[in-house]
Amino acid sequence: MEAGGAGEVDHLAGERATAQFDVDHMKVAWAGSRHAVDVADRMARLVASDPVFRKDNRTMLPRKELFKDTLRKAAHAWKRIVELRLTEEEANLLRLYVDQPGYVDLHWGMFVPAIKGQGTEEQQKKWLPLAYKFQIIGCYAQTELGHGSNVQGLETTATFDPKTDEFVMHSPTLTSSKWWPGGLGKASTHAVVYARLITEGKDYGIHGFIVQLRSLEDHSPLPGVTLGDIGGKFGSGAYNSMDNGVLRFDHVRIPRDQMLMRLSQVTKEGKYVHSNVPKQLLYGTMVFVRQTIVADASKALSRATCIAVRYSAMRKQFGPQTGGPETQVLNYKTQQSRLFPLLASAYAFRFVGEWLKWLYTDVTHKLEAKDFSTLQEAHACTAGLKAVTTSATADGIEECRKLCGGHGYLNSSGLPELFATYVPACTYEGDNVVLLLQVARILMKTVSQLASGKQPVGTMAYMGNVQYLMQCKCGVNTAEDWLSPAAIREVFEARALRMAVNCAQNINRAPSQEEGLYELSPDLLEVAVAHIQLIIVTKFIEKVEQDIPGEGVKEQLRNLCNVYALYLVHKHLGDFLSTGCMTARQGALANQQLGKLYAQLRPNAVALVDAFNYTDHYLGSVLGRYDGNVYPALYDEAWKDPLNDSPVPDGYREHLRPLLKQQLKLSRL
Ligand SMILES: CCCCCCC/C=C/C(=O)SCCNC(=O)CCNC(=O)[C@H](O)C(C)(C)COP(=O)(O)OP(=O)(O)OC[C@H]1O[C@@H](n2cnc3c(N)ncnc32)[C@H](O)[C@@H]1OP(=O)(O)O
Ligand SMILES: Cc1cc2nc3c(=O)[nH]c(=O)nc-3n(C[C@H](O)[C@H](O)[C@H](O)COP(=O)(O)OP(=O)(O)OC[C@H]3O[C@@H](n4cnc5c(N)ncnc54)[C@H](O)[C@@H]3O)c2cc1C
Repeated sequence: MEAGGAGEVDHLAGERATAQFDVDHMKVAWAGSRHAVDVADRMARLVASDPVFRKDNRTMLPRKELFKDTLRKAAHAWKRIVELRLTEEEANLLRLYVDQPGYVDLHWGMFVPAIKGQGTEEQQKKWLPLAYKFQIIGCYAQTELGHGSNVQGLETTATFDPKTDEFVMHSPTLTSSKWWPGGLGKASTHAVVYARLITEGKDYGIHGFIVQLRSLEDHSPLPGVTLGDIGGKFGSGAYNSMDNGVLRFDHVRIPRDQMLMRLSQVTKEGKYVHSNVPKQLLYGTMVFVRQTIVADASKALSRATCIAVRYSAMRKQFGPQTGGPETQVLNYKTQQSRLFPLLASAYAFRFVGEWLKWLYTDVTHKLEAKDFSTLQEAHACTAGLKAVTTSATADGIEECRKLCGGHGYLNSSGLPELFATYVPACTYEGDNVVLLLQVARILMKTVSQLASGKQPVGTMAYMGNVQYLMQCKCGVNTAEDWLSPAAIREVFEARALRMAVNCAQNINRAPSQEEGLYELSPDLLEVAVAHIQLIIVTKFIEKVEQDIPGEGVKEQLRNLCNVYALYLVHKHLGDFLSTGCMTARQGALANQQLGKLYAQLRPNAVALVDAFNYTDHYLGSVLGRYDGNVYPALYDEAWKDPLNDSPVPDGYREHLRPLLKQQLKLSRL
């Protein structure tokens, strides 16, 4: 699992010896607490030592076998959770380290939260114990073949029949088929289905309903229910372990009390009653999941960077012209300038994810007290952070693959599967462009309210400082000046605000607001990204300002925070220059400082990825092995491929031999 056992050689020991900080304390800073490190460590080892959770052969399994393997792992994980009486925290971690997408993700991640968030107390009392004990398996059936992003455009109907006190669930068109829900295809017995509620002849729009889909006796689809898997997906292994499904209803009846009635109700007589709460609470499950997706982004990017850093430290290419040993590729400045910003981003996303979790909990408490004032903030932050962190992570994993050269393209590097599993995060739970446009619309609304003196709050509070931020000049004179958190924060605030104000002015020049929003949507995306990057940078700075124990830990985090911020300055220099937030010279100084930061990061790189505390099992990469002993592992791994089962391949007799014999005849002519 990790080096250190008798007889093991740590090929990266030299790298670990150069670290200028206490790795053990960095593990605590990364995980959030000593307790979090310990419990994660225990669960990771539990999974790694259990042969049922083996995953090294996963990319070679045909889909049916892969799916069966997923069912087996999920059942075994549940058995272990019950046998060992694991707490909720331990159980969640155990599932994380099993690391195979499957129905349980949607059962715990969306079905249960949907009932908790949108079900009445009575409904929760009825359904949650069944779900908690896996007496039913649930999924989240919202998206349809014809509509995903546009939730209000869904077509499935739930028509109330007062004669029988039932809803009739129906899929009126092909495009109304539910399409994509994870766990729906083969595993789920139940779903929370989103459908148009029709009562007394009126369409009241989208509402959630608990619908049983399969028999609890033999798992066959119930009468009137058509179910199946939607087919193979991108990459080998990867998300193919998930049974994303299709569902059609042919006038399926469910009792009235299976409508999720916390936000609105239908009476026995068929009267529609809406509680005095914002209708957007219907989207609450998505807000919850988007928040968890931000936390997952740091996990995925840290895995990829761990693999790329360790491999880059052991991989050597070329050497000094004077001769001598070849150079570790991690010493190439180009490798550092591509890899270290990703490492810094993994840390940045970890801390912003931690903050977002706090925000979500805070908003939830307020909502329970009927205070809806922070709903917009929760929507903007979860949607925007989900979009920015998942896009950066997906791109980052692919960059890590390239950073590992040819070997990164092998399945045994773990990177192709990690990418293929991760990349749909840019689409599910809200397409990233659609979500960024939501953020931008809120920013435009905020700008338009500035003139009336309304003070923005929360993460938009900086916009209230409009007089100053619209005209302030960056005070950086030397490269070192860029190490000032105040200087960094100010340029990010000025950039975000100026881009938002410019865009709002351009929209106002359009014939109508709607036309302006439509024509300027590419600019709006950039406005939203600038605002969200400001949040990430700010939360990283705030983290570094906290009391952080452990020798050198705070210094390393400060370094990573500066790398993250100055890398963004470098990448988006056009924004900063065109809005007059800094001069070209200041931009060049930022890049100069970035180079110095990379040099400071270099001796700490391997230790910084060790601090993620990942087992070799979880990493699933021969390139990212803790001991750095890559070549024998790569060599051994190749022989495990089924193609190497026999020296002469299947198909030789039919397709190779005749060809070769024919060539022989031709050459004799
Ligand atoms: C742990 C689990 C593992 C992960 C596995 C992943 C499995 C994947 C699951 C899924 O993908 S489930 C399906 C997810 N689907 C989506 O995310 C759909 C995305 N679309 C939407 O969210 C909405 O349709 C929309 C794009 C936000 C548009 O909504 P709508 O048409 O209703 O309204 P607008 O006119 O744009 O907005 C009206 C009003 O509402 C505010 N608002 C919108 N969303 C929210 C929200 N979530 N919370 C709070 N408020 C919201 C919006 O800002 C507008 O406000 P005002 O301007 O009126 O003030
Ligand atoms: C792996 C995976 C798992 C999923 N799991 C579930 C699940 O469990 N349950 C569930 O209900 N759904 C699930 N989904 C569906 C998912 O939520 C949707 O695919 C997602 O919300 C995107 O919607 P769409 O497919 O309709 O994309 P579309 O909206 O059709 O997007 C197509 C293109 O149009 C663009 N576009 C769309 N609208 C606009 C606009 N207003 N302005 C500018 N550009 C726009 C998008 O940016 C994109 O480029 C899953 C999807 C995937 C890939």
